[in-house]
Amino acid sequence: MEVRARAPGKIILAGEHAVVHGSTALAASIDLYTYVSLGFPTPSDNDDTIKLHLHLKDVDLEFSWPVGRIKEVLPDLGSHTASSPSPCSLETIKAIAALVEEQNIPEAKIGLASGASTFLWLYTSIHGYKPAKAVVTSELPLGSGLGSSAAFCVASSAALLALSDSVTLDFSHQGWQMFGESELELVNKWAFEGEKIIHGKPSGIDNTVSTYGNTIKFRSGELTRIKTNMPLKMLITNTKVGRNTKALVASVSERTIRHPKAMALVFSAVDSISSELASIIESPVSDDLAITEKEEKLEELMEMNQGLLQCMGVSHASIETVLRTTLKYKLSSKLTGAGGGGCVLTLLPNLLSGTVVDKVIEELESSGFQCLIAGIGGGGMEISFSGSS
Ligand SMILES: Nc1ncnc2c1ncn2[C@@H]1O[C@H](COP(=O)(O)OP(=O)(O)OP(=O)(O)O)[C@@H](O)[C@H]1O
Ligand SMILES: C[C@@](O)(CCO)CC(=O)[O-]
Ligand SMILES: [Mg+2]
Repeated sequence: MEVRARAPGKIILAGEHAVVHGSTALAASIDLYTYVSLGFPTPSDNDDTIKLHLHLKDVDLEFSWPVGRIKEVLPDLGSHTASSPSPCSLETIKAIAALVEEQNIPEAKIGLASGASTFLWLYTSIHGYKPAKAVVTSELPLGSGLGSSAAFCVASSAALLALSDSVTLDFSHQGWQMFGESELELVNKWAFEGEKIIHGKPSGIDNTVSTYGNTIKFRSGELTRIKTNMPLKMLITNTKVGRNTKALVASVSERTIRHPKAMALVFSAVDSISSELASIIESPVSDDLAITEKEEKLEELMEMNQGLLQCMGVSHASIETVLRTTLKYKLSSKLTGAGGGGCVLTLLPNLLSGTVVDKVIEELESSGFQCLIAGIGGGGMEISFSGSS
């Protein structure tokens, strides 16, 4: 039997980085997914059936570990702890990194080593030393602020758990199906442990919004689902400047150690901005005028959040170029995700003409950026068994 899992990426409307330090943040899923297919080969004398294969299709990378080698390097995993996620120890991370290094990843793709390590750890923790084949594809740009690492961890955890004894599922169901509440919680916990390997110190917001979908408010590990009561359209601009969330999160923590009082005030201001933004989105609207008033408040809060992200040191010249360009069209923007490059969000007001949207996209793309408009606040992770789509 083969299972396919998909998990969405996300945008952060307010509160990135500050959320790592206990502030409120607001995030929504987007309709771009990472897919993980997983199957167990039928036993035969073929050498390939005693290996764990991982194929990262879009980036054209294949890994293949003999299960005996995994057992040799990781003798303490493999005790099938599927129902009780626990952190990966530092020694295990080092041992797994060595197994990944043995596969000789080309220098240009070395950033993917942490993704491969995370998969290997999740796999061995949940299924032990069983041979399998996993294929990963993604519609998300990797390392760009749209939560590719979380979507990868959530889709991997979901596919692995779907074929474990820890969840009860309807194998005859055709097409995509959702997990129940307790299974979602288990996926989210495993994905969070996976994110720790990639991010160092994640807040958990990215894996949570990828697991549950919708728009969520998140603070200190607690999620509150938000009911959006206004149309929200965002332009997403990818600066295509590569960056890495782990390093950016660490740089904000270092600044916080250097300037604890000032940074505490910055985080507290972000907390208020996220809470205000959530209550604006949630409050009912009666007409276009009310929507316009709400949009103006959202724009102002996004600009204030961007200012505070600059204070944290996570903006970038490419982000500033996007901000200046959108401002020419009287549109407000902020970075989304970890910053340092990556993606920028621009609010597209409800009454904004299509011509203006086309013009701003044309100008941004002529500067070498890539624009997209994604559906936001849709469903979370889902799975589908082979034979169904
Ligand atoms: N489809 C994938 N296959 C393998 N590894 C992946 C995949 N998607 C993400 N990763 C891993 O996640 C890393 C990127 O994660 P990172 O947290 O830096 O960016 P992001 O999640 O896209 O942005 P943000 O955290 O700001 O939302 C990649 O370098 C890789 O190790
Ligand atoms: C930068 C950050 O706040 C969001 C990354 O999408 C990190 C985190 O919350 O884990
Ligand atoms: Mg990430």
